[in-house]
Amino acid sequence: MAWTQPIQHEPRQPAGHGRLRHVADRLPASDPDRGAVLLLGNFDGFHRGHHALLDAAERIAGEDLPLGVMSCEPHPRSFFRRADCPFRLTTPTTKAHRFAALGFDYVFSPIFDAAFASLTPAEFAHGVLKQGLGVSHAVIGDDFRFGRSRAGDADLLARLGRSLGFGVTRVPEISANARRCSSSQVRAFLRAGDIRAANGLLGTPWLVEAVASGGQLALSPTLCRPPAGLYLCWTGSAARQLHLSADGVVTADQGASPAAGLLRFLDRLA
Ligand SMILES: Cc1cc2nc3c(=O)[nH]c(=O)nc-3n(C[C@H](O)[C@H](O)[C@H](O)COP(=O)(O)O)c2cc1C
Ligand SMILES: Nc1ncnc2c1ncn2[C@@H]1O[C@H](COP(=O)(O)OP(=O)(O)OP(=O)(O)O)[C@@H](O)[C@H]1O
Repeated sequence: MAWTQPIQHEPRQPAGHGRLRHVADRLPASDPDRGAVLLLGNFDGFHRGHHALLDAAERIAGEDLPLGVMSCEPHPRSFFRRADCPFRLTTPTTKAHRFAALGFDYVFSPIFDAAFASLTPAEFAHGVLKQGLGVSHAVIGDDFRFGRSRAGDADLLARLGRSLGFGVTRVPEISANARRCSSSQVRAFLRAGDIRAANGLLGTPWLVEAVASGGQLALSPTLCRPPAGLYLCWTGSAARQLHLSADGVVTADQGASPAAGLLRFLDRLA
């Protein structure tokens, strides 16, 4: 598959509906979003592998069941301090933007803290998925791990689902050019300045938040950072050539700098 092949994915709801509910903890007993089909994982960026889970979930949900996606905050990688440089593909704002555009009804965004990380697989399945959210179905990749010390795997979730009364669908690995699609791979392409390859995995140009910082415009500080250089970016109204410095400052090649807000990285020019 070519990196640049676009994703043929129609959002489930008409464009513009796009309202996304944020669920931090649990859904009340008679809430209409109980009974949802829920995608489990972190979903930083929403790449081709994640799209395969969404496709499966949409087939299960049909027209009737709500669709949810889990995405912890902070990202578990921050909690475990596994990253030594900014790594995120999405800020909470761009993540919500993307989930809404994809047609999710809610994002389940628990605070990933010591208490949450220490839940056993059974506690997570019973207390969070069954009692807290009342899911009818969970959709995961084959390599999904969950619970304290990553003790739970896809087989265990399927067994827990059978005993608790919810379905579990496992999606086989999606790869591109013989490599597993992953958020880590998208980060590696971005850090190498290969915007096209990153966008090919994402299926859409990388959407970033640019913020005002010390009188300048800069990439949001938690975001993964491409190398200093000249980039072609979509500012919402036009494609512009923008310089990115090593510390994330964005300046226009010509004319005024774009306003703070959302930018899409289209290509690296130099
Ligand atoms: C309830 C729950 C508890 C978890 N506890 C841990 C944990 O103790 N240690 C861990 O490494 N991952 C844990 N995870 C998995 C993380 O959410 C995360 O997916 C995983 O650490 C992936 O990290 P990576 O992006 O660095 O590969 C847990 C997940 C869930 C849903
Ligand atoms: N290439 C893939 N094929 C099938 N399932 C996938 C793929 N990538 C991720 N998944 C599944 O999508 C869900 C979300 O995964 P996760 O957020 O850990 O993404 P990731 O790309 O593996 O991230 P990271 O590289 O940061 O570990 C999990 O259930 C995971 O198993």
